[in-house]
Amino acid sequence: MASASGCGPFEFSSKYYHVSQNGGVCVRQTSFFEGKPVLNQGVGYSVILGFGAFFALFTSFLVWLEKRYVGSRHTSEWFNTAGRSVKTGLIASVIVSQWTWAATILQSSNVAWEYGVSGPFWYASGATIQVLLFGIMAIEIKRKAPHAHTVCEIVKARWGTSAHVVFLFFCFLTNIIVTAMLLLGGSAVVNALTGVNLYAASFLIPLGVIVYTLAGGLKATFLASYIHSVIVHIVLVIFVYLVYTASSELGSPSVVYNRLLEVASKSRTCQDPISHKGQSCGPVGGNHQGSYLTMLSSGGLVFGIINIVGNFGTVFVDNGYWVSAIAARPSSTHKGYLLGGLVWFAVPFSLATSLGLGALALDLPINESEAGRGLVPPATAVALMGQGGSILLLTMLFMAVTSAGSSELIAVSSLCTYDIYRTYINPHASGKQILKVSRGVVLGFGCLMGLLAVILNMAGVSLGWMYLAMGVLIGSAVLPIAFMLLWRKANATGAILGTVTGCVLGIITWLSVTKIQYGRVNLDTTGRNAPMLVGNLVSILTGGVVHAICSMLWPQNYDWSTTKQITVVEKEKTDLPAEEFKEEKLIRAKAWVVKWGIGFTVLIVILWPILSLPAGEFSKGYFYFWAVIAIAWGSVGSAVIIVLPIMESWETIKSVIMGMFTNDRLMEKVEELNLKLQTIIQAIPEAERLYLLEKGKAKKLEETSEQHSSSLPA
Ligand SMILES: NC(N)=O
Repeated sequence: MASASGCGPFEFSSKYYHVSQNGGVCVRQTSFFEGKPVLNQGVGYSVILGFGAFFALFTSFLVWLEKRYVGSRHTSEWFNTAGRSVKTGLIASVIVSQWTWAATILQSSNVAWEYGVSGPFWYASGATIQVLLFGIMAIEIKRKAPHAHTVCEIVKARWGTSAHVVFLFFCFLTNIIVTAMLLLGGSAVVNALTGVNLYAASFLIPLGVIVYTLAGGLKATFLASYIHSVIVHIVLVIFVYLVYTASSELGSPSVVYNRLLEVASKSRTCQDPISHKGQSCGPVGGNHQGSYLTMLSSGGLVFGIINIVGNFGTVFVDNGYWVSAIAARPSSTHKGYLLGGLVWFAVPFSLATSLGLGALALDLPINESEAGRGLVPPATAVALMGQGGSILLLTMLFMAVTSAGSSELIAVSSLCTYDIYRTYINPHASGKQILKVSRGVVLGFGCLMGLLAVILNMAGVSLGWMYLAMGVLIGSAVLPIAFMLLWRKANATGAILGTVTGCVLGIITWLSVTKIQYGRVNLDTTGRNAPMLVGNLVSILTGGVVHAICSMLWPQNYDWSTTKQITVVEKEKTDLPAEEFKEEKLIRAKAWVVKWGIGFTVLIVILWPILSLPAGEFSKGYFYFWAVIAIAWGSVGSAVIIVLPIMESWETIKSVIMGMFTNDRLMEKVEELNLKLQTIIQAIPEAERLYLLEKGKAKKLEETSEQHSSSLPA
């Protein structure tokens, strides 16, 4: 297998090997990046600051346009709930961008590099089902707490102050963990690719996000999220097609397949210096026949279980997903979550099946520490496209980090504003005061984000470690939070006891198993699969079991009357028809999302893996089929998430464009008139009822005349 250049096992990767000067032996590079950035620091700063400034300006401009030409009033309710009327496509795109973390791009490829084809699959399926199932919670919020602003407001209304304090702690912890992971991944990649100082990157990445979130609140983050989603999906499609169709180094599933067989070959020599400990070389431990091309992978499966538990925590206990559900119009909520989940699946699955497997197929000398920091996809992007690849990956990652980061900012801001300020400090706070506090927290937490990343980087915590540990820390709160909206009998004592004991027991088991198995407890040993698996499972199961037992012994028999009484701060005008809020309609929506949410969950975490087990080590045809699914899912998902929000908002876009070309004085008059009418309508509830009645009649008349004219012969 010696290459023509005389060094390295394969011709295609000989550039990563050299002949040593002293002993004349073949030596593999000890790492891919070797501490040398691919781009210069100027590019790094331009991406961070340039994109940051651009999005801050552009998003603030879009929000201004909406205010100016669509007539949105920028109240505290608008800042924190986006008017509760966002449609399916935008909600789906928001979910996709909110759920696309640095880890989604980086860690998914890391597990592809570790376990082969099963890694991306378990990453994607193990983190999609939570979003699909959260659709059920989303519709329950509309039915049982229609005026809530945060998940903790619902906790307090149902279970009182002690539970409120406990869940506030877990929600904040979730936001801190997610934010930390965003910045750990973001700063590591910016540093590796451009040489920008790790700590400077940690502080500078959140800057632009703070500005546009401050300016426009939730709606600004939604608009920015859409643009970020579009960019992430365009880059995703480029990488997927590059690996499987266009690249001169790989370029087809058949080449990738052959290379994956070669690099894992049993006859390959993997001793120092031809390869080093922690680099990919030869058969994979725990995989069927040591192959990368199999779903029979114990490491992949263990990762999958940890992934499922941890991601239940970061969806159900992250106030950001509750805020998005609250912002959605009732008829869009469930569909938005289902569509968002299905489209998101492609991000880790298609991307890591391309860039993660690509790293193996190119035999890149990535080491364990680089992989743990999330540097597998940048390495492949650089190997395939040079500087262009690194710029594309940097852009994609920056989009992911900033849009998920802005959602975390809003999540923390609404918790501080409604659950601390309005609940315990100033219960009669006016809209203006709420708005001021919301903005203050966005600024404060935005600055803290950077500090947090610096501390974690100094402590040596990696993205991969944090990703596996998150379920141990927050998993115990998942089932109690779900029971809160789904189970009448669920009581407060059980919720508190389950959540706290689950977390404590989870941590104790995690550290004990580490000590027993490896003899010492440090960042390396605690980050291994076995202790993480046990800790994650103990945490989530204890939380649920303790809560369930307490609730069966002392049922609360709750009717959701107090959660329905949560009040808004400022009454918003709404264009939504009363039909949207009807109980029968919401119950039908719930039945729909239960059916499809559970159906897809069974399909992607049970049926799909079971059906792929008999394949053993994939044949070339089977791998072809697998790659085609990855390409198709990535392409269709991208098309949907780019086009649907535009189609749905076409009327608004049209009125903004019309407005921009209409006389400014006229617009001012119309605005003034609009304000007067709104004031009258708010003062006389009867007027609003009559207005909606007239509007309904006019709409019906319009529909009838349209039907009439379309039935006329041309
Ligand atoms: N959002 C995740 N788990 O990538």
